[in-house]
Amino acid sequence: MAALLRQVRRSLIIRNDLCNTRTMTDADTAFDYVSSAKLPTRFGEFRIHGFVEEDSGQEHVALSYGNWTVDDEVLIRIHSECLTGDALFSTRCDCGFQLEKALQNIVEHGSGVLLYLRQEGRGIGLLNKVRAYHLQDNGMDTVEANEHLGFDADMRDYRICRFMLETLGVKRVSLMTNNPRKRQALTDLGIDVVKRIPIDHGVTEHNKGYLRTKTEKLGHDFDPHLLK
Ligand SMILES: Nc1nc2c(ncn2[C@@H]2O[C@H](COP(=O)(O)OP(=O)(O)OP(=O)(O)O)[C@@H](O)[C@H]2O)c(=O)[nH]1
Repeated sequence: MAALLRQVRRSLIIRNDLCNTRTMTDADTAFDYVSSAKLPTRFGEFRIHGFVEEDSGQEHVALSYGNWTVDDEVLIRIHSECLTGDALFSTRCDCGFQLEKALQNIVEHGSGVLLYLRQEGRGIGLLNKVRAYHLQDNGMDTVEANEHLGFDADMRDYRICRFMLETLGVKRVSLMTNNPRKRQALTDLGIDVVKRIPIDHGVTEHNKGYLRTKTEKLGHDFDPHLLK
């Protein structure tokens, strides 16, 4: 029933906007580009682009700012959804701070793209993240909590990034991240990551432990002086 509803919802979306659709199929997943629109923000006026994974119905968005040609190196951020940090002002993590900083950087630079991937909680989902937070309140770190719940430390899948970037005419990127796995994932997808730009922004007393664990167990590049 849920699958049928997803199918109906998707066909309605596509029918509303036929002229803008574009599809790509990789080995086991098909992606669609649905539509785009203006998105004025506190930082400047972006365009928002909607994408969907056909099988799961999972929706993602990209924000683009300014212009480039296909050979240009484009400033990008790939940001995984964090409802608590991005929308609810949580200081348990650095996500909301990084999101703001990335949008500011793009506007200051004059052009760029933010891919906002709906992979809440490093792919475990919102309520499992709340379960993981509960375990962390009782002494586990972010990796131990995921594993205690039966998940890998990081369950994210970046395959849709290639389709999103191709759709937006981006082949060469400078990537704002502290996470070497993101850089590797993009390289494995055939995207030319010309350079990495650190985004170690938003350290608070509440998230230092979380960031230390990411550095020690997940391999993040973070200036150790900021975490003292
Ligand atoms: N499972 C879990 N997920 C968390 C926790 N805190 C934050 N997250 C999620 O971690 C993800 C962070 O995403 P990003 O900021 O894009 O990625 P990152 O791996 O930190 O890499 P960079 O920020 O690019 O350096 C989001 O999906 C958050 O919801 C936590 O304690 N447990």
